[in-house]
This record gives sequence, structure tokens and C-alpha cells, in this order.
Amino acid sequence: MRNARQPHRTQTYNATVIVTIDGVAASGKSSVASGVARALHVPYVSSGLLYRAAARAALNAGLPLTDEAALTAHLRAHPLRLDARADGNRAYQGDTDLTPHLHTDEVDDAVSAVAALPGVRAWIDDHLRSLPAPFVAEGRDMGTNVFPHATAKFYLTASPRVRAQRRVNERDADIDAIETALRERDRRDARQSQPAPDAHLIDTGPLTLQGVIDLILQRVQAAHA
Ligand SMILES: Nc1ncnc2c1ncn2[C@@H]1O[C@H](COP(=O)(O)OP(=O)(O)OP(=O)(O)O)[C@@H](O)[C@H]1O
Ligand SMILES: Nc1ccn([C@H]2C[C@H](O)[C@@H](COP(=O)(O)O)O2)c(=O)n1
Repeated sequence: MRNARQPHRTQTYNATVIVTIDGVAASGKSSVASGVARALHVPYVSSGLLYRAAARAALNAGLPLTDEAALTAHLRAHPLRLDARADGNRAYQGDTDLTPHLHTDEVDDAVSAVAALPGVRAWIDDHLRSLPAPFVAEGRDMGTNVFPHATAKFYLTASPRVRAQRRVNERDADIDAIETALRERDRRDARQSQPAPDAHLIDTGPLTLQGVIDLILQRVQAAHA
């Protein structure tokens, strides 16, 4: 029952609003971005899913993961498409839904090499910038490179051990192996994973998933007060 003195306010966000949520592997970006997007009634955009789709497409085509010319030409000839919604993203290549095959150890092992290629990054950046705002965009370089003028920027961290504890239920591997893999992916992705100078840094270790979402919503709505 709402207090009569606090009439319901339907916050609407104009078409220019972009919220970015960056962070290291398994820091909670996708889960937090989805929760924030649902609360704001806007889509969330998973840039990581596009990089994973690019790696999956390269593996499917049997292309060398470091062959920038071949991979960039393949993306131009067989474009990826991100279907971005508040409750989840799906990545397509033509009519093929690649999403079920993107969060696997094989793609985890391949994606950093593909994401290191400037031509692949440029292709994905163009696709991300073509998406209609408002939305919440999550990844590594949303607030630094792709959407530097975003309305509000956040960067999530947590210790490798905490992140491994969160991931252990999702993967068929022991926690030490998961932690080692996360540390390695952090190292490989470091170049594009630095926080924007104007990003709010959030150590998610002491916070619940909902706690992180609520903290971000408070700061986004303060920016619109
Ligand atoms: N603050 C939190 N407290 C507890 N669990 C969390 C928290 N944030 C995220 N999680 C859980 O941790 C797991 C990893 O989260 P998520 O997949 O959103 O991370 P990510 O950064 O998107 O990962 P990746 O970089 O691999 O895409 C999920 O099971 C999620 O529900
Ligand atoms: N903006 C981005 C998003 C992701 N990547 C790379 C780094 C990761 O290894 C990989 C998968 O991302 P995740 O699903 O773990 O968020 O893609 C990147 O370079 N830039």
C-alpha cells in the first residue's frame, strides 16, 4: 500500500540515457545489469555475449582465433545480432541462435584471443553503438571506450576467490581451477578492463546481488533527481 503522500512516480528515462556496468570476469555484471535494467524498465546490453558469439562463430567456421582479417571478414559476411532485453540477451548469427553455446569452457578459452583483435572490437563497437538507447550496457570497456558519455558508470570488482565461489555452481569444475581460470582471464583482458575515471567503483564481495542492484539504482536515480 503506497503512502498517499508519496504518489507513485513512474520514472521514465529519455532516449539518451545509457548506464554502463563494467568489471572483471564473474564480478556480477550480467546479473546486476539485468536487475538494474528491469527496475528501470529498459533493456540491458551484454557486450560480453557478442564477444563470446564472435569466438563461437570463429570456432564454428574453423578460423584461426588470431587471424584478424579472416575473423573481421567473416563477421561482415555473416553478421552477429544481439537481441537485448531486460530479462536477458540472445546472440544470433543469421537465424542461428548461438546463445546456448556461449558460456562454455571452450568459448572461455577462445574469447580473449578474439577480443584482442582491433577489427573484431571495431565491428562489435559499431554494433553496440547502433542499438537504440535507453539501456544498461555491461562489459569491460562500456564506460571508457564504447559509451564514454554514459549517464552513469559503474565498475564491479570482487576477489578472484569470491568470484570463483559464485561461479562454482555454474560450471563442472573445482573451485581452485575456476579461480585459476578467472585470474588468467583477468590477465588476458586487462588492457580493455580498466575502470573509467568517472565510474563508481563497487566491491561486490560484501554485498548481495540485490544489494549491488539497489546501490546502483540509488545512484542512477540521484543522477536524475
Ligand atoms: N553480489 C553478489 N553476491 C552473490 N552472488 C552474486 C553477486 N553478483 C553476482 N552473483 C552471482 O555470481 C555469478 C556470476 O555473475 P554474472 O554471471 O552476472 O557475472 P559476470 O560478470 O557477468 O560474468 P562473466 O564476466 O563471465 O560474464 C552468478 O551466479 C550471479 O548470480
Ligand atoms: N566489452 C567487452 C566485453 C567482453 N570482453 C571480452 C572479455 C571476456 O573474456 C569475454 C567475455 O566477456 P564476459 O562474458 O566474461 O563478460 O569478452 C571484452 O573484451 N570487452
